Parts: sequence; structure tokens; C-alpha cells
Amino acid sequence: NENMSEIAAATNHRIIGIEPGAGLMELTSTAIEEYDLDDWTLVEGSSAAMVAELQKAYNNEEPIIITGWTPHWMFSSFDLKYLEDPKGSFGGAEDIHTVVRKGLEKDVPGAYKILDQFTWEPSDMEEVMVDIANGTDPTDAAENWVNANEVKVAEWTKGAQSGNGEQIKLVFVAWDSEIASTYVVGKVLQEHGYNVTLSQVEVGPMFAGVANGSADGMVGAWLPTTHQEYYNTYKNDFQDLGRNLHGTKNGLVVPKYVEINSIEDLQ
Ligand SMILES: C[SH](C)CC(=O)O
Repeated sequence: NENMSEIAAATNHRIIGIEPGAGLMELTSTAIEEYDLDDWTLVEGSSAAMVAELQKAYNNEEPIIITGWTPHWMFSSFDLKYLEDPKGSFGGAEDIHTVVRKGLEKDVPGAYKILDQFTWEPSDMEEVMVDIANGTDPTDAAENWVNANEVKVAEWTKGAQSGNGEQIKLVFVAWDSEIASTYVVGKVLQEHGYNVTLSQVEVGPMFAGVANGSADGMVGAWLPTTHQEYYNTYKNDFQDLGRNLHGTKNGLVVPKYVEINSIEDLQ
């Protein structure tokens, strides 16, 4: 329809994505095939660049289509909606899992127990993400949240022996969600006596690093759909401690002023 041709022209038939290796990009490529969106191009970049483009389009009330996920602070900063996905290309609600290297429980039982007991809600993660998006340094945002949530943190550290300066290395990808979770759990480990290093990597090295033991753990495995390929490649070489968050979502996201409601409208 005429409105759709305006959107296609204004977006130059581009869907603004994030890092090439992200599972969300794989899911978007699948959706482009399954919905026959032959005229559309998925633009690779980074989470930060995607948000910058969203901010610019939103300020000018121009159409934009991005690869989006929940939890994310952008839903509290902008009036956004997911495009309906009738073919289910993006899968359903997912979990984020904690994964650690084999041997961690024997080597550093207290840190293992904290990582195993780490679990929180999407709203908890969004609080930290919004604080960081408003300019607070991730280290300070993590401290703010930990100080304001002693009861929840006490559940994570319950029965965990204190560290004595042992090194713990966590790896993460610079997705706003994983920056929040990694800095928070790193802060809790540090307060419990461990010497914590947080190392930013791409998604493949995040899984590979825990599998080969060069990293002790990560809290950013999106399962069962988003990271299934990485998980299946490395699952025999690491220990999956189960979910630390339930209720994520992936999809194509537009500002509410963009008058389309389904991925089918892009055809
Ligand atoms: C962008 S989601 C946090 C993770 C992923 O897509 O790989």
C-alpha cells in the first residue's frame, strides 16, 4: 500500500541490525527468507550503532526498522513495538543461561555457587540498563543495583564460601543486556572476596572461551533459539548452570508511529 512504499523509501529497504555474529542476526536472515522479503537488506553493525540510528530516526519521527530484543532499556526510552511474527521465525520467549568452565566447582566452589544461584527478573536487568543508558558507568550502575537489592543478592551468595582473592574471569558481548548482567554478577563476586576480570569479546569467543577454560564463565547464553548453534558446538566442553533470567524476546522493532504491525506488511 502507499504507506508501505513510503516506509520502504524512507528506510531505503534497510533493516538496521547489530553485530554480524549475533544470533538475532541469524534469526533475522531466516525471517527475511521465510517472509520472502527479497527487496530488504539487513545492515550489519553493532548494538551501539543500531541504537544511535534509532535515536536519530526517532528524533525526526522517521520510519526505521531495527533488530530488537527484550530486556532492553530502549523500550522505556522510546515508544516502540515488535512487528508481529506470524511464522514464528524469531521463536518464542526465551531464557538467558549461565555457563561455566568444567572444573570451576572443584577449583573455586564459592564463585561457582554464586554463579549457579544468580537469577533475576527482566525488570531487574532493565533497571541496570536504564541507569547505564542514562550515563552511569557500568561499574557504578552495578554497585547501585547491588546496594539497592541486598535481599536478592543474599539469595545468590547464600552458602557460598568467601573468596580469598582467587581470580575469576567472566566473558561477555557488548549487548546492553549482557553488560548489565555481567557487571552485576561480577560486582557480587568481587564483594564476596574474588578478584574479578570482565572481558568483552564477540559471541563466538564468548562460548569458546568458557569451553576451552580460558574464561571461568559467562551469563549471556540466549536459549533455546538464539544461541543454539554456538551451544550445540560447545555444549560438551562446558557446564550449563541453567537460566538466570526468563522471558526474553527477539524480533523486528519499529517506533509506534510507523504504521505497520506485522513482518508480513514488509512483503
Ligand atoms: C542481541 S541478543 C542479546 C543475543 C544475540 O542476538 O546473539
